[in-house]
Amino acid sequence: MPSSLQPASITHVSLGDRSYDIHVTSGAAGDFAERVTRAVPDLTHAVIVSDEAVLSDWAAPLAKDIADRGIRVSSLSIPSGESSKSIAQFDRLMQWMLSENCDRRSVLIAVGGGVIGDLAGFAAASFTRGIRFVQVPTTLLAMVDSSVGGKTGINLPGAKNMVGAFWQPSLVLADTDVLGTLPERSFLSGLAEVVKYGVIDDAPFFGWLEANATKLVARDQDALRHAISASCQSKASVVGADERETSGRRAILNYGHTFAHAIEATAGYGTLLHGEAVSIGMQMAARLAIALKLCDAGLLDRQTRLLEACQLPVTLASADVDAMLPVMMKDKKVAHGKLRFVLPTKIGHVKLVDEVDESLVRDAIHNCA
Ligand SMILES: NC(=O)c1ccc[n+]([C@@H]2O[C@H](COP(=O)([O-])OP(=O)(O)OC[C@H]3O[C@@H](n4cnc5c(N)ncnc54)[C@H](O)[C@@H]3O)[C@@H](O)[C@H]2O)c1
Ligand SMILES: O=C(O)C(=O)C[C@@H](O)[C@H](O)[C@H](O)COP(=O)(O)O
Ligand SMILES: [Zn+2]
Repeated sequence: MPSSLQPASITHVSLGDRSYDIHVTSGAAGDFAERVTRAVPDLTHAVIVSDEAVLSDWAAPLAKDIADRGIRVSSLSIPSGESSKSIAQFDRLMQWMLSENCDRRSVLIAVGGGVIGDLAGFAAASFTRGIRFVQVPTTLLAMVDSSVGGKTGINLPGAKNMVGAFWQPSLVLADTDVLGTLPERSFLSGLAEVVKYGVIDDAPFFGWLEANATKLVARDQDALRHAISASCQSKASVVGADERETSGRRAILNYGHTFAHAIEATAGYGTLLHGEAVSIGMQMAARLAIALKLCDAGLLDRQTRLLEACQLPVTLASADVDAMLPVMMKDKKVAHGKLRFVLPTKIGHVKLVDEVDESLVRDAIHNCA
């Protein structure tokens, strides 16, 4: 049942002519077509690319609402799961868009989690060298992170997100009702990226999360809207300051990810969900920070308690350090052949650190096993 209609909170991502709004609502999914046509007034061809798991509940109703406005709609659903962030699915999507006679004025609408947003966003960035796109995130992770900021792309077997583009959406529509159909494990996985914002950027939000983790796990709508809005505000401000991760500011969003991406690639994509790997990766990063005397053990204690309250994993059952290290060297933050880590100094603050002894990295991984 949809919850009662709430006023939308709108966060603006300020990027000059690539600026856009993020709408965070409850009970407004029936209004998405109207919001899309307001943001993209010259819409004549909507290209809806959805996760097959959200086709009937969320993508098909949106397609109908758009078609009812006399707009041509093409729809394609993609198999669920991380393995769809692949060259094979990208190829299939490009060929299909060509067969649907998409052109430069077509607007792609990605309806799904981070997998669909990243894959379809990269298709939007690539087809005819770039068409407009709208993100309709259907997972918590996508609402708080992947739909915002314009990182799009696909995986190579040995490295996450290795092929892609920075390509900003024209609009992001996140409605908490859509999370009603999301399986528990995927929902909890999204909380890892929410905790990330507290550690890297927003100490008061971290405190709020400590006090409200139980409500979030129970999917309390008010708590969810607050967590999604606060996360999007953090991300919007970081991305507005460093859109393409050139100054180093945007790299803070990669907290825990040097470890997480290596965990995902070595365990096999999809074995651990991205948020689960990020949860463990943040634990490894915090342990590394303690070893480097950048922060005290109290930070790790608070982070561990919060992640556990969010029912996220904080240890890795079988850590293959020898397999992980070469994958970590493919991290996109590697500069001049050297790893760079995002490490916490206190709750709400992180810094970029290079020149880290390999033995300390190994210890940080082992100590989370
Ligand atoms: N671009 C970015 O900035 C960014 C940020 C964070 C993560 N990511 C990427 O996002 C991906 C993870 O995204 P995710 O956690 O959303 O996973 P996902 O897209 O795989 O979705 C998780 C699962 O939930 C299902 N699903 C999605 N929405 C549903 C709904 N409303 N109801 C029922 N089922 C639903 C999907 O079919 C899938 O099985 C990773 O590839 C990660 O690298 C990208
Ligand atoms: O938006 C960003 O910047 C991030 O780093 C957000 C991350 O949560 C996300 O997983 C991102 O896809 C990682 O990017 P990558 O550049 O390390 O592949
Ligand atoms: Zn992430």
